[in-house]
Amino acid sequence: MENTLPLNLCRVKKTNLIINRLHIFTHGFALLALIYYRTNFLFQITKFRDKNTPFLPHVLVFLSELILSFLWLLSQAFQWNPISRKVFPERLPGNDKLPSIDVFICTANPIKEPSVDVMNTLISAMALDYPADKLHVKYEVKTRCPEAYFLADESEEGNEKFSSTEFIAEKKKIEEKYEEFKCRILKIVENTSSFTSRDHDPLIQAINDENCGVGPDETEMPLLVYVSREKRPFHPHHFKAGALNVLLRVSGYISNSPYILVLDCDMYCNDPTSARQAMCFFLDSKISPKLGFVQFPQKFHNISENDIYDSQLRFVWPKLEGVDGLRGSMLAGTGFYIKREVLYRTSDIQEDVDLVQLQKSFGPSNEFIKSLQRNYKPNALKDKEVSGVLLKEIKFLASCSYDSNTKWGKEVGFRYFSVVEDYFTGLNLHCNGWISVYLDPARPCFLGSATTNLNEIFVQYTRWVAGLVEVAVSRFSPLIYGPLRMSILQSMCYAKFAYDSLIFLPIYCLAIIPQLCLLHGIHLYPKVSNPFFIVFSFLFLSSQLKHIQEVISTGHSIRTWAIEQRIWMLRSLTCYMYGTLNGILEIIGLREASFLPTNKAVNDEQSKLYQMGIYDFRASFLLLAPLCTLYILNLVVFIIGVAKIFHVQQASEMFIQLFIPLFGILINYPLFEGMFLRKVLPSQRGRHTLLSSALCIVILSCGSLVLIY
Ligand SMILES: O=c1ccn([C@@H]2O[C@H](COP(=O)(O)OP(=O)(O)O[C@H]3O[C@H](CO)[C@@H](O)[C@H](O)[C@H]3O)[C@@H](O)[C@H]2O)c(=O)[nH]1
Ligand SMILES: [Mn+2]
Repeated sequence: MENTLPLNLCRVKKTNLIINRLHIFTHGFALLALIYYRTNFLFQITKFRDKNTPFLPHVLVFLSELILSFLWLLSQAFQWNPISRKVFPERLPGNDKLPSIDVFICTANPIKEPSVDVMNTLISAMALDYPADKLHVKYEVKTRCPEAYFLADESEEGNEKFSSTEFIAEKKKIEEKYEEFKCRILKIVENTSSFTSRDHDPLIQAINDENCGVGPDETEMPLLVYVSREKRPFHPHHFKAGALNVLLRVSGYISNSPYILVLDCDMYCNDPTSARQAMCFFLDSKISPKLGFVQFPQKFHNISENDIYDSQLRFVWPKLEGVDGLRGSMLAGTGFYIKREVLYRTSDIQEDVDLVQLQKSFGPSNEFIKSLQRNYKPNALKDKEVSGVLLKEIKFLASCSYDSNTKWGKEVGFRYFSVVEDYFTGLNLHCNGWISVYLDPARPCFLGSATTNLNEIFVQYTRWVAGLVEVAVSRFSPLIYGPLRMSILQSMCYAKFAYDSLIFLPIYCLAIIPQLCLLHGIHLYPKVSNPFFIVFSFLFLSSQLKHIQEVISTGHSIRTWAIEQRIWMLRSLTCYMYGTLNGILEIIGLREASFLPTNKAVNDEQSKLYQMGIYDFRASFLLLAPLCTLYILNLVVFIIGVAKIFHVQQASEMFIQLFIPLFGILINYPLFEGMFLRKVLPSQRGRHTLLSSALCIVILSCGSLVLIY
């Protein structure tokens, strides 16, 4: 009898759906009321030429509210149809029926990305349980990344096998070998000075060819090929997308598996069954053949209990799950299985197309073009040996000029247009009609290392924002390019990421304008007895409660809410602003796009502080200046404001304007501690606090001039 049990299930999260839609309608209605109130008010002051009410602050605050409303509206697309998925890998057909998979791991910089860690990622990928007979692993150990495995206590899994003396002895033996292996790698890295050189020939090496294709005790090992592409100083290498495209070509020629797993070098496989889980979608005949990729969330192994910098990016992953309820998750750069043909657009190629045409798209290698044919059987490495001819072809495919004047990076492979190649490639794939799936199993399939210090977070986030801004203002703007090619809701999701950086405008505005007005006795919000006061209070409460609901429903506590609010403000004031600036400079050609990899080398002192939940403000002044300046400004204004109110009794008119600085001060309390109270980590503190106070005085005096209008 044919097996009719489903390979996967998709469930609508009903409670979330009801809560989300209720929120959309009530909050949306309140926003309309706010817009009515503001337009009406502005209309009144223009009509009656009210000289006592300044125009500018009202307009600025209104514009801020409009931007916030616009972004809120975009983000509701993620909330529209929340779903979750489940897979049943045990129902997959036998191993002989499973398609093969190529695994790509990128690494760029051996100082920031220590080779030992890359090896860990690599070993964990080679130990994937796919198909089981490819790698025989005793004891069903789940954690197959050596570093994580030796750190963790497998006996915690409650399995007697793990406490047997035989197992422990074996584990110890392997651990010793692993330590030896680590030392050897460190030595090699030390002795190789030209590792990061930007000027070198391609280098290809099949690590386990005929001599070492079989491991000790006759275990067959997956084929492992090391590819270092050619790099030249004045030749654009297109960062990670460029690296992935070289791997696509080389693997197409050598093994040509129909599926590909992409991993960052800092992300190891935590569950060896991920490939089987992904196959539950690809091999499901009920799912459209347009299924292009299966994305797993990025989870991290180095997140502390409090996660004071929101390094886990909790708010991102529910978004990917949300858009999965529309037509599929976005691409997140790592931890995804993708069909090879998706990246080639081969289905668009006509049967009778001639070779010259194909070369224009795919580059000059005829051997590679042969691999595009459906029935192509790669004969390279059939006898697991790298012959001279073969090597020559691979080097050609890995040369730096191979993809010039072809469609690589534009319509073929990972796209080059933006440094957020994952987001941009995903956008293109969805616009080409592919769909995708998001799977978030209880045991994370992949674990990466998160950035856990302020400077790193700043650099990383600013890079993302710059990349997104480039897309936002280009012809690929999801609001224009999207709706013609995919659904409106899906376009809104992509647009939310692209335009999110706009948030820095309203945040700056709301951290300065109401405060200055408070000092000058100008009231910008309805007083407590005005019915519209309820509208403003409702909007604030509704957005905070929704945030709290999301935090709690993803298994976190109220403290996570406070931290996320804090870090969100911090990112808005710095990363979003600098990122937007960088993006714009790149577009007008005053700055070159760059992809500075994050630093994965562990700094013991910093990571200890993070684990203890202590903010480390030893970051660049560029990052701290906006935060400190605005904190001091809000603090000063709040104190003066309270004193003034008792004096002139304006409490009712000024309630909201007092509340805004108060909220900012409380949420960002650690900044206060860092500037004024803390005894440890004082480096540079005095200088930064002083400079920020000076900046604050400048804002206060210039602001007063502006307010006259
Ligand atoms: O010129 C480069 C720069 C980076 N990388 C590799 O790209 C990966 C990601 O780099 P990382 O420094 O870890 O950046 P993150 O900001 O942490 O990466 C996130 O953001 C990237 C850009 O959006 C995505 O590609 C990643 O998958 C996603 O994890 C690493 O394996 C790097 O070795 C390259 O291959 N070439
Ligand atoms: Mn990373």
